[in-house]
Amino acid sequence: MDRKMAVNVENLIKTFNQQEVIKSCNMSVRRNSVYGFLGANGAGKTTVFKLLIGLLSPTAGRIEVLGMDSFKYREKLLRNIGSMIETPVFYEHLSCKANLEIHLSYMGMKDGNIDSVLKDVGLNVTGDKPVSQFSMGMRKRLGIARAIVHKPKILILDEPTNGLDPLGIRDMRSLFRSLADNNNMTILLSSHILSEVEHIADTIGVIADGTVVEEVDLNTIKNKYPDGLENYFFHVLRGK
Ligand SMILES: Nc1ncnc2c1ncn2[C@@H]1O[C@H](COP(=O)(O)OP(=O)(O)OP(=O)(O)O)[C@@H](O)[C@H]1O
Repeated sequence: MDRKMAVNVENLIKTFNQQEVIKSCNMSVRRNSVYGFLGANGAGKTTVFKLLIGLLSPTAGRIEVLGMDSFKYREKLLRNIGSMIETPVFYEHLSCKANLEIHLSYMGMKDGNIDSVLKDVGLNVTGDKPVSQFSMGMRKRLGIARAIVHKPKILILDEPTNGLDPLGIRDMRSLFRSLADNNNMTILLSSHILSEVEHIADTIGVIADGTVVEEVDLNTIKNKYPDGLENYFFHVLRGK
C-alpha cells in the first residue's frame, strides 16, 4: 500500500440479501486530508463507512486502513479510528463528561483532554445534565466529541453537521480543518450540504449506485466549476 494513503479500497463488494449495494468500489484517501464523500440518498456512503471501520465485513475486495485490513484488524484499528455514524448511542442517565470518561477507559486511555474537547464542541457548560435531556444538536456535538477525544488518526463522520445550528456548523468546520492541519488527522465526512463540504474538504469522492465514480481535488473542481460544488455534483450525477 502507498504509505501516503490512509485508506485504500480495491474492488469492494457488499451484498445484503444477495443484492449488491457496493459494487466493485475503489477509493483512496490521502493521509492528513479531508475527504468529502458525496452521493445521493441510498448511494452507499454509510455502508462504505461501516465497512471502513470494520462494523460490516466485505463480501469481496480489499479495504486497508492505515495499511491494515479493516475487518481483520478492527480491534487494533479501533484506537486509531474515531467515528460517528447514524444516531450515536450514549449512556442516557450520565453527563457528557461521564460518557467521554467511559469511552476513554474503553479505549484504554487514562488521561484525556475531555474538558478541552467539550469546549471545542461547545458542550462545556452542560455540567451534570444527563444526556437524556440533550437536544438533537447537543447529541450531535457529543457524538463528535466522542469521535475525537481519544485522538484518532482517522476520523469518519457521517453527516456530522446535519442538525447543528449555523454557529455550530461554523465551529465544526474550523474544528475539522484544524484537526487535519494541526493534529495530523485524516478526515472522511459525508454531507448533503455541498456548500459545507466546499469549505472543509481537500478532495471530493462521489459515489453513485454503490461505486465511487470520481475522486478529484477540490481545487481542480473549483477551477472547472467556479460557481461551486453543486454544479460539479449535478454534472457528475446527471451528466449535465
Ligand atoms: N442492513 C441492510 N440491509 C439491507 N440493505 C441495506 C442495509 N444497509 C443499507 N442497505 C441498502 O444499501 C443501500 C445504501 O445505503 P446507505 O445507507 O449506505 O446509503 P447512503 O448513501 O448513506 O444514503 P443516505 O444519503 O440516504 O444516508 C441502500 O439501498 C440501502 O437500502
